[in-house]
Amino acid sequence: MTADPRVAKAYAAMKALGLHKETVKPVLKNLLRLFDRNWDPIEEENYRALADAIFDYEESKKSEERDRSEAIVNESEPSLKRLHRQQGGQASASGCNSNSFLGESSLKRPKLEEDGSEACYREGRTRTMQFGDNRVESEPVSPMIHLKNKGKESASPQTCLEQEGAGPLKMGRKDRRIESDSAISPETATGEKISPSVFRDKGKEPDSPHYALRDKISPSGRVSHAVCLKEPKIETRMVLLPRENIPNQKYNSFIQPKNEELTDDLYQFEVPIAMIHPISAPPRNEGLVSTKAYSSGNGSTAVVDCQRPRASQFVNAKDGGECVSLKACKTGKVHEFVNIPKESSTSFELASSPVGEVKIFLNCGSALGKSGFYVPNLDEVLKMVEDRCLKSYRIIEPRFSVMNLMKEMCACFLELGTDSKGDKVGNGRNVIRTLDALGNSNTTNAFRPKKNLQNNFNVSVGSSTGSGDFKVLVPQISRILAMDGLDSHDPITQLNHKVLENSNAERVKKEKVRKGQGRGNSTSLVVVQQHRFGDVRPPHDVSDISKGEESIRISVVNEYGGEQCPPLFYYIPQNIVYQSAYLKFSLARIGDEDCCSSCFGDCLSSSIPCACARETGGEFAYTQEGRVKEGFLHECISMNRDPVGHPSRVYCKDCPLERSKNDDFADPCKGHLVRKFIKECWSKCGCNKQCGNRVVQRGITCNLQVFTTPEGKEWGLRALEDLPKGTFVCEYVGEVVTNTELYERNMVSSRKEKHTYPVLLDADWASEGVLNDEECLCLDATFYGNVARFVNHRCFDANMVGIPVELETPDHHYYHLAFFTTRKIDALEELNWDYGIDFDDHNHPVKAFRCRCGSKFCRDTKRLNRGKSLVLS
Ligand SMILES: C[S@@+](CC[C@H](N)C(=O)[O-])C[C@H]1O[C@@H](n2cnc3c(N)ncnc32)[C@H](O)[C@@H]1O
Repeated sequence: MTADPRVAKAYAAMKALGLHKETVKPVLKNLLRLFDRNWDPIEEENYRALADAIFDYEESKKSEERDRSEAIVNESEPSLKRLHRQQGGQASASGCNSNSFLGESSLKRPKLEEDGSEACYREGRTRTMQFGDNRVESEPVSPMIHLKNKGKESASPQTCLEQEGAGPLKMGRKDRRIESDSAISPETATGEKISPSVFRDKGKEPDSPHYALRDKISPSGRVSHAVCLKEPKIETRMVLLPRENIPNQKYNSFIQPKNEELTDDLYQFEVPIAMIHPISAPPRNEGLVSTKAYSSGNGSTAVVDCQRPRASQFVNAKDGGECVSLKACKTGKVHEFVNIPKESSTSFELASSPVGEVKIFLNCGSALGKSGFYVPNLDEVLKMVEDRCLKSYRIIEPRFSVMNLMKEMCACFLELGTDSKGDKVGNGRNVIRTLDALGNSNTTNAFRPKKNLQNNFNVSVGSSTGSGDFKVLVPQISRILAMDGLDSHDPITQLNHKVLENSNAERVKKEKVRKGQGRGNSTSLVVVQQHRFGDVRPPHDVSDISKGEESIRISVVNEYGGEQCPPLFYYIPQNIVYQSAYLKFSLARIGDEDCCSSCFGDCLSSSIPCACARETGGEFAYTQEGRVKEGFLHECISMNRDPVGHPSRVYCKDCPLERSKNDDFADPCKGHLVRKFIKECWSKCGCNKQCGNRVVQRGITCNLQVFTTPEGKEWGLRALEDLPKGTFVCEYVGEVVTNTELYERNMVSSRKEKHTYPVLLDADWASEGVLNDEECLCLDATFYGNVARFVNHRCFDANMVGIPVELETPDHHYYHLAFFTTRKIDALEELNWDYGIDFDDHNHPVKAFRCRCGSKFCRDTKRLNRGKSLVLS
C-alpha cells in the first residue's frame, strides 16, 4: 500500500500505460533522487518524464544485454575491426558513450570513460578525410555573454533538469525516441541527448561561409575546439520537428554529447580562437584580466581576444568534472579559464554579444591522462557525430549536418535571446533578472542594443521605452531561474501583469494554450480566480495595502517596474484558521500559572515580574520602551544564525514534515530549533492594554512601505523611519494550516507559484512525542496574510529576527511569529529575516529560490558558485 498520494498517483498513471508498480518504483525512486525529490518535472505532462524514463531504462537494459552478447562474440576480433564496426553501427554500448541514464546505475553521476573516449579518437585516426580551409581572422569581438557547462557542481535539481535529466526525460516518446539499442549509445556520458528540435528552417543563407578552428591539446591531452561565428546568417535548414512537438521547452537544453566534438566550419571567423588549458592559465584574479594569450607549454596557444565581454554564465555539463570558469573582463581582451580541472569532463559554452556574434566553445576533457592522445581529424569527428545522430537519434534527413546543427544552436540562442515581438516593457525585466542571476545587475547597460540586428538575424531587438534595455534572455539561464522559482509562471500573478512577461511570451502562451491553461489577457489588472478554491482575490489599495486593517497606512510603491501591483491576496491583520488546525482559545485552558489575573496597570513597572514572565525565565523580554531586551534578542539571533550547530536543535522521531511527504521516500527529520518564546500578558491577565508586556498584540506601529526591490526579489518591505534595535515591526500573519494541509496545498500549486509564503510553527514539534497532524501548524500567507508576506529573506545577517510569541495560549503548538529588529535600521532600508531554509532542500514547503539576499554569508552556494563564475570585472 502506498501511503504517499503523489507516489500513488504516479503508479496509477503508469498503470494506465500498462506499467507495473515493480517496474515503476526503481525508476521513480531514481528520478526523485535525481530531481532532489522535486516532483514537478516528474508530474509534468502526465508523468511523461517518468514514462520516458521507464521506457528508456527498459530499453537500455535490453541494449546492454545485446551488447553483452555481442561482446562475447567479438571477443577475439582485433580492436580496430571492432572500431570499424562501431562506425558501421555495431559498436558496443561500452564504447564512447555508453552510460545508460535512466536505470539505477545510469542515474549515478556521469563518469568519463577513458577507454571509450580513446576508442572514439582512435576511430578518427583510421579515417582519411582532411580538414582544410581553416581561416582565421582577427577582428575583435564585441561584448559577450557566456553560457557554459561547467561540469562541476553537484547535481541540483535544476542542474539535473538542465543536463543530466535533459535528454531522456525531456524527449517525447514518439517524436524523439532514441534508439537505445542502436549500435552507438544514444546517450552521452552525461545522459544527454541532442534535441532534434534545434533543426528548424530559418530560410536564410549564410554569407560567404568560412570556417576556422583551432584544435588545441593541453599537456594532459585535453582538447578544445572553439568557433567564433560572425554574422551568423542562417542557412536554409531542414525541418525535423515542429517546435510545437517539443514536449517541454524547458527541458530542451542543448548540451553536446560527451566526446563529441562539434565545430563549425561555415562561419567566418572574427578572431582567432584557441583554447587555454586551465593549468596553464595564470592564477585566478578577481580583478581585470589583461593577458592576451597563454601557452600551455606544448605549443598550444591560448588566445581569446574578445572585446569587453560582460557576463558569463555556466551551465553544468555534469558532475564531477573540471571546474572551468570563464571570466569576462571589462576592458576586453581575454576570456580566462581559471580553475584547475579535477577530472576530465566536457564543457560547453555559448557566448554572444549584443550585436549578435555567437561563439561556441567546447572543451572535451576526456583524454586527460592519456599519454598518446592526439587531435583527431575534425572532419572525421563531424562525420562520426553525424553517424551517431543518424543511428542514435534517427535523424535521417539527408541535409542534416553538425554544422547545420551548430548554426541552429546559434539561431535558437539568438532567437531566444532577442525579442522577435518587440515586446518592450517586459524586456528590461528579463534583463534585470537574467543579469541579476549572473550576479551583477549593473551590467544591464552592457546589453543595450547598439544596432538593429534584424537584418542579420531575422530577430529584432526589444528596447524598453526610456531605459532602452536590450533583452537578453539566455535560455539556459532563464530555465535555471525557472527551476528555482525566480522566473516561473505563476498562473495567478501572471494574469495580473501589466506587461507581457518576457520575450518568450508567445511561446509561453502557446504552451499554456496547449496545456489548457491559457486564460485571457494578461495586460490588464484583473481579479482572478484562485486556482485553489475558486474564490476571488480583491484588488489592492496602493495607498494602504492593509485597507485600514492596521492602525497605520502601509503604502505600496513600484519604483523599479516589473509587476505593477503585488500579487493579490486578502489582507488580514491576524491569523485565521483555515480548516483543520487545532487552535482552541478558551479562557478555561489558561491556567493561573499562565496569566497574571491579579496584576494591575503595567506589569513591567512592578518590581516583581508576573507569571507571564515565567516563559522568559522570570524576566520580561521587553524593555520599558517596548523593545526586546538585548540579551534575549541576542540569544534569539544566535539561535537563528547557527541553527545547525545550536544545541537547541532537536530531531523528531517521526517528523511531521517528512511524514506529510510520503512513506516510501521519507527522509529522517532534518531538525527543528527549540526556540525561545515570549509570553505576553493577555485577556485573562489583570493588567491593562498599555502594559509593557503587551507589544505584539498591539499590532504594527512602525511606518512601513511595500516596494519593489532593485535586486529582482520583486516586492519587499521597508521601513520609512529609523527603527531602533529590538523594535517590534510586524507579525507574520496568514492562514493557520496543518502541516498536512500545507503539503496538500503545495501539491496542488505544484510549486509553480512564483513566490511561496509558508512558515512552519515548528518551534515545539520535536520536544514532545509524536504530534497529531492538527497540532503541527503552519502559517500560509499566500492567500490571506499581512504585510509580513512581503518581507524577503536574507541569509544569517538579516535585520529582523522572528521570535515566537504566545498571546492567547501557552500552548507551544500555536504561537505568533513576531519580527523584531536585530540592529538599528535606517529609514528606507529593506527589512528582511532569515527564512532558515536549506537551499538544497527542494522538498521543503518553503520553496527554495535562487537567493539574492546579497549577504556575504549567503547560504545559496549554488548561486554563489555560479556567481563566482560570472565575474564581471
Ligand atoms: C514571502 S515572499 C516575499 C515577497 C516576495 N518578494 C513578493 O514579491 O511577493 C517569499 C518569496 O520572495 C522571494 N524571495 C524572498 N527572498 C528572496 C531572496 N533573498 N532572493 C530572491 N528571492 C527572494 C522568493 O520567491 C520567495 O519565495
